[in-house]
Amino acid sequence: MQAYLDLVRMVLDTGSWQENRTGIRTLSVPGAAMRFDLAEGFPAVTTRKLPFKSAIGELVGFLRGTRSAADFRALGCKVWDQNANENQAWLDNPYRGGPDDLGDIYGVQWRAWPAYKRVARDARAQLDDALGKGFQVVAETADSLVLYKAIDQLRQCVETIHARPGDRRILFHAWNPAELDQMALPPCHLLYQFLPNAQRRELSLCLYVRSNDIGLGAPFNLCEAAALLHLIGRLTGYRPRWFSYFIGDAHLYENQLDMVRTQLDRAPLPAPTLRIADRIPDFNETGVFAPEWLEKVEPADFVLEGYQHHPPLTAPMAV
Ligand SMILES: Nc1nc(=O)c2c([nH]1)NC[C@@H]1CN(c3ccc(C(=O)N[C@@H](CCC(=O)O)C(=O)O)cc3)CN21
Ligand SMILES: O=c1ccn([C@H]2C[C@H](O)[C@@H](COP(=O)(O)O)O2)c(=O)[nH]1
Repeated sequence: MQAYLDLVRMVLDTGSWQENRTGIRTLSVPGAAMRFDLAEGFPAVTTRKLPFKSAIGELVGFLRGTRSAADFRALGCKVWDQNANENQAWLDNPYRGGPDDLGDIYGVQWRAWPAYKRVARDARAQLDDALGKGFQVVAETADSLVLYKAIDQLRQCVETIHARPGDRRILFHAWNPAELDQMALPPCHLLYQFLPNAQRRELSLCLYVRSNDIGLGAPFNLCEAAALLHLIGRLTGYRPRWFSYFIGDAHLYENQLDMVRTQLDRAPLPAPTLRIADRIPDFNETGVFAPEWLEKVEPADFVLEGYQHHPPLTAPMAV
């Protein structure tokens, strides 16, 4: 994880102080990137202990379309509690559905992006096409019909990797402008593009993160995206390979500087490896294409092997 330490160093050396909605200042850099070869190991931070179980619990929650901090807690992840229950702007938001509700965050968009079509009553071919794709009529006006369908973007990605690996449109997006006002937090990691290499049976990922808390958020985001790439590789019969990570606003909160400076004083340790439980079918070995594992997978199906790390360190999360 030298790349992570290089990023921390770059933000410390070149960042500028900026104010933001949390009241805790950040040292910020506009635009940064990291690239990992997953054949060389798993991108777990080693200069402190990565809360791996918590991060994987969050990923499994996203895969199930979770919208409640209570459901994340049940999966072993507490990092959503404050965003659900302590942020005044969200507490005052009329779309908040009560304690622990987070609204239509990440997983809701990944697995059930709400899609609407308005079709003229006399556009028979359009109506037939939409109905054939699973849209249902939910409202009618004098001259048109309104149809609705929840799009499972992630499932579509997995199916396309399997069926048409040459496709250059295999991506899912969490930035749904129509629903940003219905979320405890607008998505930070928001665009995931999968790049299969059918000849080499390798699968790569490009991820864009619009705003990244380099102290606390980035280690989670790296771990979860890499684990997702491993899982999708398993289900489709591809080896995870290049993981490119692009950041818009890369920042360190003022109250994290001691933590990251301590990390810079520590030498990074060799990367661990990720093992996914045998019960998740490897398409290469079984020939069974079973995308339903996207929602059936459990946190215990992910194990970090050979993980060497320096002693734990942490810092408060800016709410
Ligand atoms: N300010 C802020 N930073 C974030 O990274 C962040 C948010 N807010 N809000 C929503 C999600 C939740 N994520 C988070 C939130 C907190 C931790 C965190 O506190 N991590 C600690 C301990 C976590 C644990 O033990 O479960 C750490 O030491 O990494 C990590 C990721 C990423 N997100
Ligand atoms: O997965 C995540 C989620 C959140 N963050 C960080 C990035 C920012 O520090 C805050 C979000 O605040 P905004 O004002 O909406 O940018 O949370 C992250 O790094 N990773």
